[in-house]
Amino acid sequence: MSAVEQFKTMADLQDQINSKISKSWRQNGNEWYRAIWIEAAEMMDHIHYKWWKSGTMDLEQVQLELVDIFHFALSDLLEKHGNSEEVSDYLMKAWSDFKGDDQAPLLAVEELARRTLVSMGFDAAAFFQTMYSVEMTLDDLFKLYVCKNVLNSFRQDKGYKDPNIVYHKVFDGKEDNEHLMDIAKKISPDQVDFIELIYAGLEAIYPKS
Ligand SMILES: O=c1ccn([C@H]2C[C@H](O)[C@@H](COP(=O)(O)OP(=O)(O)OP(=O)(O)O)O2)c(=O)[nH]1
Repeated sequence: MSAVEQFKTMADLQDQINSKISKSWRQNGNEWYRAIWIEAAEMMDHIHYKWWKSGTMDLEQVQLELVDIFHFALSDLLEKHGNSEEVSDYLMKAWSDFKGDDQAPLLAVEELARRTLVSMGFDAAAFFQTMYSVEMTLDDLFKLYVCKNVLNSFRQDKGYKDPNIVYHKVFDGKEDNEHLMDIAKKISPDQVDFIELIYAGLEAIYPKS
């Protein structure tokens, strides 16, 4: 799949998950930029900035936080540009113009958070630089994005938003995000039924009651 097709597919999937969360998502006044900078702050912990305690960068978790950020970024862009064609054209231009620098991950994330707060919106160049700093390719982003989008959809189907239903975030000793990564390692986005396979993988292991 070409880069522009990957951006278009992700923008379409974003519209779908947002509509599942709320049919009127474009009218709800969601502050996407706020979710972006807060996820960026969560990323800092996974990069490991605390010099006063031991630890190392958890690359898998760092990349997953970037995938969460991209969900909010696509939502912001869909609201601003209207539809997935416009969003994918916009992202494709930013991707073509992008030249990565050897910037440390912590500084790249801080710059992403700073630009997000200053503009109160998504900054594609700072996002792509952060991907580059944490060694994430567009193919990596695409695969992980689709996986997380399916988990977000699965969560909604299992009552994540419903106060009367208990959603099991942790089961068999692991968070749903970690189970997702295990499933992701066994399948490829080249498989035609990629989305169905992720969903079926989650369904097979999720507690029945
Ligand atoms: O309108 C929305 C709201 C959320 N999301 C997605 C983005 C992200 O992939 C996920 C929320 O992040 P996360 O997985 O961290 O979930 P959480 O509910 O914030 O969990 P936690 O409290 O454990 O961080 O939901 C959307 O796509 N559209």
